[in-house]
Amino acid sequence: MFSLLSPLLARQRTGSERHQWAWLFAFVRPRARAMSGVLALSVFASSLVLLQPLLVKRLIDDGLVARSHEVLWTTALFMLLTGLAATLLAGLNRYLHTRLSAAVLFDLRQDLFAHLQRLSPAFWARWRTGDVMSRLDGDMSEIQRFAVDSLFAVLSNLLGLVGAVGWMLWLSWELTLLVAMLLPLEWWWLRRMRPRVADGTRALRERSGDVSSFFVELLPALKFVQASRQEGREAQRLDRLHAGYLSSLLRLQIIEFVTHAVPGQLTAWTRALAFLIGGAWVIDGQWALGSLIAFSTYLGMATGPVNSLLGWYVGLQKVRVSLGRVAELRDEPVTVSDPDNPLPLPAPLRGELRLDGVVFIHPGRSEPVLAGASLMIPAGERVALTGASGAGKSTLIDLLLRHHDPQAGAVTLDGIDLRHLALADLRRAVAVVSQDIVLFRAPLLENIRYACPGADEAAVAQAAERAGLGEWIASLSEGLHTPVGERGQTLSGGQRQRIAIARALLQDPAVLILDEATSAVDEAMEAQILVQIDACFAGRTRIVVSHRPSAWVGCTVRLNLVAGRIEVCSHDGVEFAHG
Ligand SMILES: Nc1ncnc2c1ncn2[C@@H]1O[C@H](COP(=O)(O)OP(=O)(O)OP(=O)(O)O)[C@@H](O)[C@H]1O
Repeated sequence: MFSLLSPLLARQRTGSERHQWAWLFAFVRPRARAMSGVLALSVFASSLVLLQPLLVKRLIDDGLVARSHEVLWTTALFMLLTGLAATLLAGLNRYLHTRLSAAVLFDLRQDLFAHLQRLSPAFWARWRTGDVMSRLDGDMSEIQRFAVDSLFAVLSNLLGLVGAVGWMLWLSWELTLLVAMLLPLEWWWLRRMRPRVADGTRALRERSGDVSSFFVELLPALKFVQASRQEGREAQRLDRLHAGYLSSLLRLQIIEFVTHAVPGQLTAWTRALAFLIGGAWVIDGQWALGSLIAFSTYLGMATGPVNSLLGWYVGLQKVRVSLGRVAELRDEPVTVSDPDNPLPLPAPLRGELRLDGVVFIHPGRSEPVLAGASLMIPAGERVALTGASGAGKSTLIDLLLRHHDPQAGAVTLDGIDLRHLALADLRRAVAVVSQDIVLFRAPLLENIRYACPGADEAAVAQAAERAGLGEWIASLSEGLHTPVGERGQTLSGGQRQRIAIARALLQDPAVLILDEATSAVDEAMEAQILVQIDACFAGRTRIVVSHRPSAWVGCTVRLNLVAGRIEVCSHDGVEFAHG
């Protein structure tokens, strides 16, 4: 079935397009059998529909004109039964087709999502989330419609066309050739219009990405917009985006209308011509009336598939645009991945961290954030990490979790270069509690055990108790099963912080990083949380990133990031080494 279409598609391909089509057909090919089954069903249903005009011809010529009651009754009964069977088969076909079509869409989307899940924060810093969503949704649906729906449409239209043209030729080959003469003209017109359809589609998809990006950025920030009294300005911004979208939409509608109007008109002329000539033959007694009626019905049945096939030829241009947009995401390189043969973590893991001459420059920047930084954090120590805003503290944490790899130098855990460890092992061994705590719309229980889904309820309750959440959870009528609102908006800053600590407790890491984790709470609460953390994570390596000197109390040293290097100071500020 696919080999039928490949010559046509091959002509559309350039080098990178070949990969895009290959990617798409890799999802369709495993379902070839199921698709063939659905297709066979639809062919059978179509052949029942194709019988109808012949039955009408028999009814008129052999029943009415020949005055035969028997032919009249048997033909009418046969028409009724075939009509009923065609309807039932069409229903079944629709159900199976929808199931198949959805399965292909979900597989395509899972594949792209799997790639997105492996991309580094540098990708998300460059791309607008709304734009990515528009590609995951709109473009993916366009591709899926092509991959399954239009593939079926093309094949069943081709079969319908062959059947209808076959009967037309049988009824009158002269008239059939005459009405087919206008087809090359339609083809030539559509070829001319295809690039315009592609441009219009690309512009519309980009404007759709603008609208999605607007909502993705603004909805979580509505509280800030209200406090800044900028609701009017944002409404105007949405108006402008809508106007841009509408103008692209109308432009595409006009292009598509003009593209299809010309073939539509030519088709109407064809029918008129058939009636004119065929009608003259009937008047002159050269042709039976039933034959003219059957011919015109088959002509109607043939023009539908012809228009669909020509429409598909134009639609191909749209799917090329969407495939290209999705390929831009798929072509984003995965900069951090598992090594081929990961080393196992030493057991027991001590949690000694080292940076040896680490150089790191963010993509697109000329200045390095880390310019040959070195440090050694002995296992089990609590150290403070400081530095002016923008000095590179978050970047350093991202390197410890391998969200990025250094361009030079190495980061090691217990003497093993992080690049030699499996990502999952490393990220189980190192936990970060940051200021921005990610909470999902799910019960507390699920939120706490997000990184350890296998933990049972008793273990979660114990971690929550140790993180200081016990009393609060006991006061909730649903306890651990209490739902947390979107992004945890129903919780206080302190409660969110403690949920993050409970998560880290369940994870039981060798290294715990507190990234401004207590900056949202007052100093008294901060001291309380740090005491709790020390009690819970005693003996683990702890890195406290904080501007507040109160958070450095109890740290053996303070590591200060300055100009891409690390100064080692005692926590009262006395510098005693450079890294
Ligand atoms: N994805 C990125 N692409 C380009 N530059 C980046 C990116 N992320 C951070 N930077 C730049 O790297 C430098 C260090 O940023 P980083 O967030 O690590 O600093 P920080 O010390 O954590 O700052 P703060 O204390 O204000 O959070 C800054 O100049 C920042 O602009």
